[in-house]
Amino acid sequence: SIPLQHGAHRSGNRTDADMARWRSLRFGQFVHWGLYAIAGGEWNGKIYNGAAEWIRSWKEMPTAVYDQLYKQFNPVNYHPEQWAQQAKDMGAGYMIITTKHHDGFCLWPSKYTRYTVAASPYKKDIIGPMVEAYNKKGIDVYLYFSIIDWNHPDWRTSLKTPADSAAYKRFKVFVKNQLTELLVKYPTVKGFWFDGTWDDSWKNDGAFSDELEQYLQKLHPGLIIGSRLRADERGARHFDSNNHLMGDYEQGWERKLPEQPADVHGNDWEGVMTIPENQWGYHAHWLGHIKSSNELIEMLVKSTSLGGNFVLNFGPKADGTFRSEEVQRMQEIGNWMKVNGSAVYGASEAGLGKPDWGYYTRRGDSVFMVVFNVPVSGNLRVKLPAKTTLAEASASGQPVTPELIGKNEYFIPVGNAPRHAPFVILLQTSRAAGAEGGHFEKAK
Ligand SMILES: COc1ccc([C@@H]2N[C@@H](C)[C@@H](O)[C@H]2O)cc1
Repeated sequence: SIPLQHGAHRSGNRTDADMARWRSLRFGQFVHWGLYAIAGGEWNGKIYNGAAEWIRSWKEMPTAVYDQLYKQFNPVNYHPEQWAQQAKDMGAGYMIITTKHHDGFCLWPSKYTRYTVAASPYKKDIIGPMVEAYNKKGIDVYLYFSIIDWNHPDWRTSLKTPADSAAYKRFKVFVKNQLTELLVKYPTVKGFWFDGTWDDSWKNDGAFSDELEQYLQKLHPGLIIGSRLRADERGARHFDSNNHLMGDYEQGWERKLPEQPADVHGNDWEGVMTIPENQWGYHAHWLGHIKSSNELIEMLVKSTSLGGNFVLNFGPKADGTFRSEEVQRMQEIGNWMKVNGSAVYGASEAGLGKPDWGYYTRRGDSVFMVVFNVPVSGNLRVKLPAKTTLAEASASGQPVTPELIGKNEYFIPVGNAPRHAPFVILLQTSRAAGAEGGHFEKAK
């Protein structure tokens, strides 16, 4: 392997309590909120077809105009306790909030730049009350932070001249100051969700990203930081030049999910997903496919079945309210999670492969069959490993009678399970008499 100073410093997953909690929560809420919500994906009667939070880069949007939008930021209908309650009702265990997106506008009154909420008509800190409201509901908070900062005069995408290097040196101090400020002001946050780390300026400075991560960990022990922050000294990102994951979980699954265990190599990972095809910030005109609650529930269960977390994104309007399509999905998903959350919370991959009828998840000896595709036979085929015995099966607490159709192979009748939504069958298993060690190795 290649000797690296700034590659992965750990192989395998973190085993500490903070990471175990992150892993057990399984389901998060992402919130993208900022000046881009004022534009809402349109300007001068034209609709921007890109992602709403990127409208500043649209040729039809004069950057000078965008950079004045802060003078209109005044979310009179922003009620963080209502935001937190609806996230709780959805069943989210953690939330990720954009403290600063690529445009550089800070939702907290940073003392390192004037381009913050303090300069807006709203004046007040947005982040503090949000962290407090979500924590009060028992929801952990993570802070999204964009390294790219289109507003800051010292940001550079690449370093071409000594002046660039001098500016970027100042910029790195600014970044470290803002991150320190966020941890000091909001000490209950559990981690950072970094973005905007693909430009050469950052990619070619693996040493800084490594030192920054270690500095933040020392400042706030237990902090959870994904793989998108760092580059190694050869410019490799997410996985270092020896193909070892950097950071605490693989953070590359954005608007896409792994298909099979081999795609995630046993690493902790998190997928982040939009309800429309590709909008993170508020866009007044959602174009293309809008995912239904059942589609989103399937993505959540699929993620759990592959040992990862699933984070669903919401883009509040400029006034602080959520659009009806988002409120509806929070309620529908929450109703399902209230009944079936046990198949997700604290659960992970079952090691039983991928059945046609849906997904297996598992927590200890409890195996959850989450059914999305009911077979015309009305029988769900289950194959358990040789060393595993099936103690009992139940659906919504009612016993279900499996039919033994072969060695450790069963048909589980679907019976009169509902057809309009996914449902869960619980298999209580135990290790077969005389079997030693784990009894969930891959079913043959
Ligand atoms: C160059 O492609 C992208 C795509 C998405 C992003 C940002 N990551 C998502 C989590 C959103 O914040 C989006 O703006 C940045 C660059």
